Amino acid sequence: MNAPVKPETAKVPCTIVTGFLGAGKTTLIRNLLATANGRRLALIVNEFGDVGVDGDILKSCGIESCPEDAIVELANGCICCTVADDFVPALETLLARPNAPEHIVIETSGLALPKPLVKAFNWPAIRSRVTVDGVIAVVDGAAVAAGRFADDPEELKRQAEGDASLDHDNPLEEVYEDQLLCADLVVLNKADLLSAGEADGVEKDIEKTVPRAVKVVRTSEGRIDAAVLLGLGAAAENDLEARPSHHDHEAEHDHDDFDTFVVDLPAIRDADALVRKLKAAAEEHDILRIKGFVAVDGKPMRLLVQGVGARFSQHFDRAWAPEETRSSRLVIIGEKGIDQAGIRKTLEG
Ligand SMILES: Nc1nc2c(ncn2[C@@H]2O[C@H](COP(=O)(O)OP(=O)(O)OP(=O)(O)O)[C@@H](O)[C@H]2O)c(=O)[nH]1
Repeated sequence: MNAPVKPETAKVPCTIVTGFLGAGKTTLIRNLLATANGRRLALIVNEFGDVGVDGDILKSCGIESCPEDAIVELANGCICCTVADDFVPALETLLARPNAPEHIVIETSGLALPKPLVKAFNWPAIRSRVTVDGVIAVVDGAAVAAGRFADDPEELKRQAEGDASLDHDNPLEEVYEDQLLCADLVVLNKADLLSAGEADGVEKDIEKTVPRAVKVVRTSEGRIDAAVLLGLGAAAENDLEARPSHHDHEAEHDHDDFDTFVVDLPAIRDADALVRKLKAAAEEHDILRIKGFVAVDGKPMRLLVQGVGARFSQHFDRAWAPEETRSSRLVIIGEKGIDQAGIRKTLEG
């Protein structure tokens, strides 16, 4: 008689949350934490620049089943390019925690390509211990409806006329499409900013981009229950061929199409005046994303300021800790060549 087969130790499921800059990934994850029903979660949060805003927002959630020390921030580069140095060690650290997580959620930077990250799950060091439960792509419905990711018709026309020097793709569109093409579930977010007809149009756009059948769920403020988001059972690392990418034929890719920089400001007197200035700068310089914490004179709380394109929101998220320096720090992301000096001048003036 054969000896009974020892059951393989169950792999820890990991959910990758992708989506372009400002689509609503952090908002969705906050909701997910709130509806996880005590399931022990851990988070890996990656940001493109070297200033972590999202990790800080999530740490301030104070959810018991996802304590602060189960949140790892990878803020020194894009997760898809720093797999060996950052991602695999971060995953190993989380798996080694005394109270090992039951599920790991990974928020990628808005500029990250998810496919290299899914591929990383085949690395020998982690392959037997973790699996990609699913890739969730969060879509900024308002940005898609406004044609943010559409090809520039003028440029397409010039390409068609055979000017080889213009033979490149629209970088925004490439990143957006790569994220959709890798998804097991698409969350069409910011439905509050769309009419029903516009939302239908965005959904058609998504279906056109993704050749295989992928479920699209509409929502606002990322309000989707953890029970829907977790447990997709996709094992995406075994299914890479079904997830085409614009970068499939490149040995390496880079993020040279985008610039990220930080603007430091002193404490401000008037938050509304600052937001007016930010809005003006975002419109004038076609800024893709602004986010950061701001110190306001006389206020014990820090102000979280967020801008996606020219749409801004702000709220006081928590009190400044006694050991923190009360200062204002904003991360700004735009396409390559964005006028950093001009933006600084507008904001500092
Ligand atoms: N109107 C509206 N705003 C939203 C919605 N979801 C998120 N936002 C806002 O959009 C901004 C960006 O949301 P985040 O959750 O930080 O987006 P993100 O994808 O994590 O951003 P990055 O990590 O910088 O790429 C914030 O100001 C949110 O409050 C929504 O459904 N409707």
